[in-house]
Amino acid sequence: MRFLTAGESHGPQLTVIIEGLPAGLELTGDAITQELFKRQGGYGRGRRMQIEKDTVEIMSGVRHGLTLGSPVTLIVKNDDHKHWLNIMGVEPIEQSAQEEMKRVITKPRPGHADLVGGMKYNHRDLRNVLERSSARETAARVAVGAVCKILLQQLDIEIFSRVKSIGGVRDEGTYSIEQIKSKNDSNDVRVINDALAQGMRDRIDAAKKAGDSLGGEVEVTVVNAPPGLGSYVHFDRKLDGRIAQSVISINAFKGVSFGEGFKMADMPGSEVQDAIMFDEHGYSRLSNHLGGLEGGMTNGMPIVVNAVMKPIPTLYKPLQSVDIETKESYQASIERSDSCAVPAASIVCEHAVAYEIARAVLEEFQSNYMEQLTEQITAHRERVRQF
Ligand SMILES: Cc1cc2nc3c(=O)[nH]c(=O)nc-3n(C[C@H](O)[C@H](O)[C@H](O)COP(=O)(O)O)c2cc1C
Ligand SMILES: C=C(O[C@@H]1CC(C(=O)O)=C[C@@H](OP(=O)(O)O)[C@H]1O)C(=O)O
Repeated sequence: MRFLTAGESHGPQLTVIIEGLPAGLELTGDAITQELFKRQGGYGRGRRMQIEKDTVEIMSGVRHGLTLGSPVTLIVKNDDHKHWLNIMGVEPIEQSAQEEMKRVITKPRPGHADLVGGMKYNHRDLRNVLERSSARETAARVAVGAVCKILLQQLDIEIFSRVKSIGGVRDEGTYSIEQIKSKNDSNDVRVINDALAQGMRDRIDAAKKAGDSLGGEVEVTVVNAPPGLGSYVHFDRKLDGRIAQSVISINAFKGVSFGEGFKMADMPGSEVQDAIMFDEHGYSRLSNHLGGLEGGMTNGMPIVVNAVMKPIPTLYKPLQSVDIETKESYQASIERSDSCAVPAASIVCEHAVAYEIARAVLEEFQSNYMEQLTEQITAHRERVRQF
């Protein structure tokens, strides 16, 4: 399975083509849209998210609600496009917007792709960079991940996420899958501990008031993935490596770890490796410090991925930068931005992981149609149970 996304942040739409899905998977635009709604929200998001109502339309690859085995095309329209018609090279419908948006952007924001993207593609109007470097693209990636989650659900594999920290307010608790599940439809701060939730909202409010922005840490958990997804035999087949690439490629993500993560550096081996046991259900582990991956392969325990998002680069309190035309220093002023997108980004992270798990499943159990896939995975689960 592979996919491509296309679309500018203020262009008419985002487009996704997913190739390699088996035939016979039940798929509706509404089911995908539900996941997009979760990404759109979250405490700390800016005005743009009040304009959009991300809705998925299926344009190919599905008939009578079932995948055909042919490429699936999804689109998400940008409602904000109508305010940006002029700037996107189409006639404006709102004069005020036209005047405002005619401006060529020559002032790069520190921490965004603006300056280096301009240098690289020789764009002197930095809007040509930011239209595509914007995290608007993550809506397309969530649409792909939503399809993957629907496929994985058919195989009894489930994926959840939660926020672990925002701006230094940390939720250090250990939670059951049921507790994490219970917060999964929330699009507020997506933290399990309600007292900490208020602390995080207060922290976001304070940062916003100060013209600043915040990052944080998220956790994704995958339950019931069969052992043996991924492979130890070659670097680009290692599933931990693939998940890390996918997660780090999300806008503003700067770190990824598995299980106990960076804490492992300070722990003795006896407290890190997960002891093996066997009973009537097959093999399992007495602990899950490694987060479900050994040798680049799933080991049957929950996969636990931790990821760190840096603070949003666009600041109301401006940082020093240089105008690329005048070469003079300036203190940037901005029109709008998110001040914290960690809750939204936790949903993106969950869907990036869902894609990598679904891709690994389809590589391991190559199938043209769903029954073939479920038969193969059932037989595999039984074989490894008795191994
Ligand atoms: C869901 C989400 C929303 C974001 N919203 C903004 C935003 O409103 N303003 C902004 O400057 N950056 C925002 N970002 C982050 C930038 O897109 C990102 O920092 C930029 O593309 C540069 O990439 P890098 O930080 O990975 O180097 C957002 C990221 C995510 C995941
Ligand atoms: C549009 C989305 O996020 C955007 C990501 C983003 C950025 O610079 O990454 C900047 C903001 O866009 P705008 O400049 O239009 O206000 C966010 O709203 C979205 O998540 O769907």
